[in-house]
Amino acid sequence: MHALSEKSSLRDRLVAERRDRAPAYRSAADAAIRAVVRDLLRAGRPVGRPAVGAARRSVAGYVPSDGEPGGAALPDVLGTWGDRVLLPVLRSDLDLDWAEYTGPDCLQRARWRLCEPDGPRLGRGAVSTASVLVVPALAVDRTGTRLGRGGGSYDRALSRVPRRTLVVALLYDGELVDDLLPHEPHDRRVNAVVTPAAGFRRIGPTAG
Ligand SMILES: Nc1nc2c(c(=O)[nH]1)N(C=O)[C@@H](CNc1ccc(C(=O)N[C@@H](CCC(=O)O)C(=O)O)cc1)CN2
Ligand SMILES: Nc1ncnc2c1ncn2[C@@H]1O[C@H](COP(=O)(O)OP(=O)(O)OP(=O)(O)O)[C@@H](O)[C@H]1O
Repeated sequence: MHALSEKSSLRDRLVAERRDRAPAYRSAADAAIRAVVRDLLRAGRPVGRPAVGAARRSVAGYVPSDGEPGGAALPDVLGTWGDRVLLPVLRSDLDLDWAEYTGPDCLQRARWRLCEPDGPRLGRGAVSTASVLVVPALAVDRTGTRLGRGGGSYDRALSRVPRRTLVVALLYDGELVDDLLPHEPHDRRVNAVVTPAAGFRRIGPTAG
């Protein structure tokens, strides 16, 4: 099958599977994921020092919606570390701008049931100052290929961060898949995942 239609049928299946997960699984899994993320940031490694050129430690995250792993409290957990949490603001061309998370009150409803911060837009390049990126994904394979919502938003955002930056996708159990996902030249890999059962795992060529 062509990569594009293969991706879209996989996407449909994975979204449906998320929808079918029991509320009790979701809330326990979200709490487990947040605990792993909190410990990862607190330990400081492999997150390391502020990104080169960054005056402050900043982490880029997202606001889970539509049954995405992590739950609504994820930005607050990211805020327990460092000085600045960046959240994506979807542009009309589906590229990502970024704005700072300053607390639950800064979030407003946006397109496609997204929640976005209402503060000043910092520009597409702001993500390059982040020491760690916590990214959404529908699935990831063992090479780090990520399947997202289909806008190519994170492919573009990830092309602006140094390759050594920790890029960690949050997944439910079963979404770190054995079969290789379709990979196109523009697809940018993640180098770690968090799942409720296995916790933090490095993947791809930097694993070990
Ligand atoms: N929580 C969260 N925030 C995020 C993302 C994400 O995956 N999750 N993104 C990751 O890139 C960006 C937003 N991209 C998105 C792309 C598509 C849809 C979406 O719901 N699409 C509809 C179909 C839209 C249409 O009618 O064309 C759908 O999937 O049903 C949502 C977000 C930035 N913010
Ligand atoms: N660097 C880029 N510049 C412009 N368009 C891009 C770029 N990267 C990907 N795209 C476009 O985005 C579309 C969707 O890409 P893809 O299916 O890989 O999205 P995704 O990674 O699943 O979604 P997302 O990152 O938004 O969660 C493709 O049509 C692709 O051409």
